[in-house]
Amino acid sequence: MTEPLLSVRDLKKHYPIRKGLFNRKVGAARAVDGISFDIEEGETLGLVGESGCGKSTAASSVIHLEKPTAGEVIFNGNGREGATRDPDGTHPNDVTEFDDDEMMEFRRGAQMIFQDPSSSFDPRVSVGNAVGELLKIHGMSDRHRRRAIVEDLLERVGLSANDLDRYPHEFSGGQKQRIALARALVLNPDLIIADEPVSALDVSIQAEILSLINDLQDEFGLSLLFISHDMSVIRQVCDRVAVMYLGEIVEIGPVEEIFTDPQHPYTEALLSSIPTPDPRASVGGIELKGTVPSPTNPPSGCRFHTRCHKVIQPDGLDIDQDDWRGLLNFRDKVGIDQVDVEQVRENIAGSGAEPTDSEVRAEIRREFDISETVSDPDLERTLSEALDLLIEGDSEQAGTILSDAITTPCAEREPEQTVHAPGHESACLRHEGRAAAEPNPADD
Ligand SMILES: Nc1ncnc2c1ncn2[C@@H]1O[C@H](COP(=O)(O)OP(=O)(O)OP(=O)(O)O)[C@@H](O)[C@H]1O
Repeated sequence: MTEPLLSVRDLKKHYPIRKGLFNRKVGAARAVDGISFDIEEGETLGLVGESGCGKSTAASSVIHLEKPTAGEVIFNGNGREGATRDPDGTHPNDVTEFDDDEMMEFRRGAQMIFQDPSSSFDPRVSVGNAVGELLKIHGMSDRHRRRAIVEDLLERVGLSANDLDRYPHEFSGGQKQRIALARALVLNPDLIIADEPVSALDVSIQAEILSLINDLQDEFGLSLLFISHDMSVIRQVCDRVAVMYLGEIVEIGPVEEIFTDPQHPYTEALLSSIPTPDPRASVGGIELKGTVPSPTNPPSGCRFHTRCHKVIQPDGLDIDQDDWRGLLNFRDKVGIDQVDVEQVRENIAGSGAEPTDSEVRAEIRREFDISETVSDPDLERTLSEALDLLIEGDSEQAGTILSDAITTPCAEREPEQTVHAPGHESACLRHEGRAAAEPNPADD
């Protein structure tokens, strides 16, 4: 087996949070919190997740635009193939330890494309110079040779050699992204990191650029890390996909398998949000409520448990899953004093007479998607008691009895990675008992 072009191991990027007169560190935003993946030669790995889950931070840490807090980025391109770990455990191809010369060389072999093609170019620099300047920086002094290379590249990305002397404002967004591709390719890199390269473009143009990326990848034998929040875009260009949630990879595997047999509830939810669901996909209609929690204070246990539709019920409990999700949401909102009984009362009153307490109770259940009666008598009693306390104005006591009675194993333990098929892993407690992930040979 040949080694991967890129091996990322336990990569972390934490941003310090500072406060006060002395700018003391009071915490950290764990934007990327221990991610690992490989990209083989010629392969495209997608990195997908909602806004704020850490995709861009992961990209900029891999390509060393930002120094990672911890972890390894082993790049076996640029003719550095075949290197093995030193006796002290470090790896000579670990980008995070590169000196200036090695970093310069790495910047030749790994290029990045950004979301907004308009801000990628200096309006005063001609397209030819924008694409050719990297050749100059990397030592090609022959102007005619540079020009020939740039002309050839412009044609390969679907523009004309004559575009060389034009300026960025003369091009549309899609054309600018073509120029950005030409610029990324000019040093003949082994790896391209594309951060949402089509999300700023019209849908009609997106398909053209995606197909161009596919063609160029074959032509140049490139490996790609392709970042997107859009599962349907991922499907068009990626061989494998890593699903990211709140700084962690929760599922990774071959694209087709992830689409037809997703194992992590977060992946299911992302897939079900695709506007035209694939008929072969096994899920649909899961609404991802709320936003990604803050990476400054991520939820305990499985980070997705605060939004998960499959959040586990404790041993011995077997109620309707929607009721269970609703009860957890209710407990959390009461816990932060965000169930406003007066507001509920006003909302109902808006449609007629002063509501009764039982109408208020019913409305709160409805708001949290909890049935009129929860099928477990003990939980039903706790819920009724909590609703009574809320109506009496004692939200603190309501919060206490709810948090004593309603707990999920998902908040208590971090899930391990489990293997579902070769190369397909996910981290969800529901899969416990299945095979744990094998150690990766790249770690040796
Ligand atoms: N310099 C910074 N200081 C503190 N927190 C940061 C910094 N940069 C990013 N973050 C936080 O890290 C988290 C991840 O951000 P990131 O931009 O990587 O996410 P993303 O998935 O790429 O989102 P988007 O698609 O919106 O760009 C966010 O919560 C963000 O607020």
